[in-house]
Amino acid sequence: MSNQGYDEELRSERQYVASLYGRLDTERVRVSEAYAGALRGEGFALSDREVSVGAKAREMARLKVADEGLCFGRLDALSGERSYVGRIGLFDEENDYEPLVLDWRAPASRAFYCATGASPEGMARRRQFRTLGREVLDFTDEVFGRPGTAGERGDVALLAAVNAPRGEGMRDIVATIQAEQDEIIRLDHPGVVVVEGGPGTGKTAVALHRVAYLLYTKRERMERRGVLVVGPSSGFLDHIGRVLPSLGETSAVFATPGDLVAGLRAEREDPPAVQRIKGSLAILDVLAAAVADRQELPAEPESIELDDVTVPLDAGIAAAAREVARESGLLHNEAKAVFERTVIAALAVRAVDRIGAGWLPEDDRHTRPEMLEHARRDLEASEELGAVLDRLWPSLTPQRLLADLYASPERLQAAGADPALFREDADAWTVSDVPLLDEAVELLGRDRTAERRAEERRRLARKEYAERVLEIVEVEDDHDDYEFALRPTDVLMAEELADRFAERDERDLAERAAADREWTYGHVVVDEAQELSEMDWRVLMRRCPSRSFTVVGDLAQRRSPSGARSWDAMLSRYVADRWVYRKLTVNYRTPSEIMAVAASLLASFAPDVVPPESVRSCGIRPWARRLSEVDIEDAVAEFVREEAGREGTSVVIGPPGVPGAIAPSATKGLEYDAVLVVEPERILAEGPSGEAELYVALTRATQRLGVLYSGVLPKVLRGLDSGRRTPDAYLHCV
Ligand SMILES: Nc1ncnc2c1ncn2[C@@H]1O[C@H](COP(=O)(O)OP(=O)(O)OP(=O)(O)O)[C@@H](O)[C@H]1O
Repeated sequence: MSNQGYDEELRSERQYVASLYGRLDTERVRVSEAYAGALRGEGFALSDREVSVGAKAREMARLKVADEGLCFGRLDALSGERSYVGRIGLFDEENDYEPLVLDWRAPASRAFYCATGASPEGMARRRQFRTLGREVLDFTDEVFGRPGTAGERGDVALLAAVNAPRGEGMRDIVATIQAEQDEIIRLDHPGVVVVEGGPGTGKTAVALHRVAYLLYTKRERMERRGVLVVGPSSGFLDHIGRVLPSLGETSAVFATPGDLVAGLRAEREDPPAVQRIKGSLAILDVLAAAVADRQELPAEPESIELDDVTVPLDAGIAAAAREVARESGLLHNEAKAVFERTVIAALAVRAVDRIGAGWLPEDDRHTRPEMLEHARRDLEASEELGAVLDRLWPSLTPQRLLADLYASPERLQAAGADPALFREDADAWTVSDVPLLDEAVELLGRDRTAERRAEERRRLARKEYAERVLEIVEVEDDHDDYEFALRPTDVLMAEELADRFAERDERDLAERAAADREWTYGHVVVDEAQELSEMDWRVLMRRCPSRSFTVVGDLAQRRSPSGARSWDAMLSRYVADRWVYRKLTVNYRTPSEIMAVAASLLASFAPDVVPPESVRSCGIRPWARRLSEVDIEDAVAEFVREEAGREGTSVVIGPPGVPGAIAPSATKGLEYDAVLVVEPERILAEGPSGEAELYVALTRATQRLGVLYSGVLPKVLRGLDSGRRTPDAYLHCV
């Protein structure tokens, strides 16, 4: 295309995109008016009004996400048809609802991401816009079907996106999703999809866009049940937290494996050996035995004093009652009533036998039943007996079961548990206790106390609901671009609506799901899934009986001793062979200069794993410097100072004891423009997963990597530039 031709095209594209924003603005005014009208109840029967308000509020949110980057490209079919692709779909109401711009998730948008020279999918051209705010800055074209265009996409927009300095949190990638990623995002598989790929291959990004896609295509089911996204740490969840809202989706609940039991937030970690024990399915036998061990027999007969007689509760009576209770098939807490009833019945017989000894015939049909009934009532009322029964068959919460077990070497031994599970602060819960607590609910039965607490939380939530409605109204009022302001009468309506919603349990999805242990999700995303233990998987499978999962991870980055060694070993128990596996191979984060260093480390501990190929190089060699320990401290401070003056993000990663450094595990799934790794040989020496930890640390950088060490540089890092670092070394990639 000549320069003049390009300029004319650019002008026309700018006009078109400007007209789309015009359409968007009109639409927003229309919807906001309809929203206010629905709040006032215009044109609706009262019963339909809240449905309408909800729908309008959702539509307003949908239109809001397209404030910037509404349209990012155009697709020209061989047939001559043109489609614009963007963040949301808009239609021309005056022209038979012709699409003006297609939602990126619509089937017709697929070719925008997938067409290549080799497989053009009936397309002649893909045009990608570079935009700033509402403006199209320029565009690039890929023309299919010409000689020499059959290779990979020459993607200027992609390179601009991956080169851009990182800000706070992850961004969505709708404008530049790559073909191998798109295939996974749209994969129509109802069961478990495992996505594996090296660091930076976009696993997290793909999983989140798949959620947005599923919410678009299966909206009803997904919105009602919600989607659970499980990630390794709260820092990671903060990092990814904005992606779905930027795509207009809010029906996701985010949790770490330590948050999966309601009312608990476990962050501590057990020592590796203990993690391994608690993560293995063999712990199920220990838990079952620990529960059985709480169904005790009296060592000595307990004397129960009634008004007329004293009866002994001995091991024989307790054993027979225990048998009956166990055979009832009920869970421990529910079977307690059976145990108690059976003991009381036996003691009543014993009491009547004693009182009637010598004068009451065994076959008496009149006095004996009356006396039995009398004795039963006395026994039921006996506090002394109640205390004994509570000791023999206590009502247990999961927390009490586990804390009592951990605190007692005797109980551990009786349950066949490893003595390593003993701990002094028995109820200082760790992340690996969470699946055990969850499992304990299955063994003990429902915990009525937690249910009562949840009901109280619900009541408070209802109370706050009306206030929240008012807040929303105020926020919308602040919006100066559009006429969202509501009149006082609308506010009154909003309050009335709040009351009505309260009756129908309108807590937001996250709250409802968190308060209800039996909540099941429409879909579950598991990130850094290689870290999850066999026991973690049991919890997640319970949360999603439909087994609709997107599981993303990288076995080579596994750090947890109880994590996955193979996907099949973790999954086949639940879904047999009905899970599919996809691989991502291109690294969008780490430039090739840094990836080369990480790849030589990878080859040393996982020689069979092919490292991902970087999508770009940046011309800056990662470096290493040897310094004394004292000088390292100064160099770290200097790094922090220098980076603070640059655009983008940075981090210092090191073993415990390095001032200002965080552990590699805390950076899992995260990324920074500049990374300084300190004392890598000590990271390597940190336990059996040292290599994976260092691999994670080296692959966090999007631009610059430096290494400081005081002892020996690990052999695998010898390729690093050891020359004096020049200021140029800190330039951005270009
Ligand atoms: N198609 C794309 N267009 C633009 N950026 C992309 C694309 N795919 C991935 N990225 C970017 O690459 C970076 C790495 O992505 P992501 O964190 O999803 O990788 P990952 O495979 O989960 O990495 P890790 O295993 O190290 O956690 C992110 O900044 C992401 O936005």
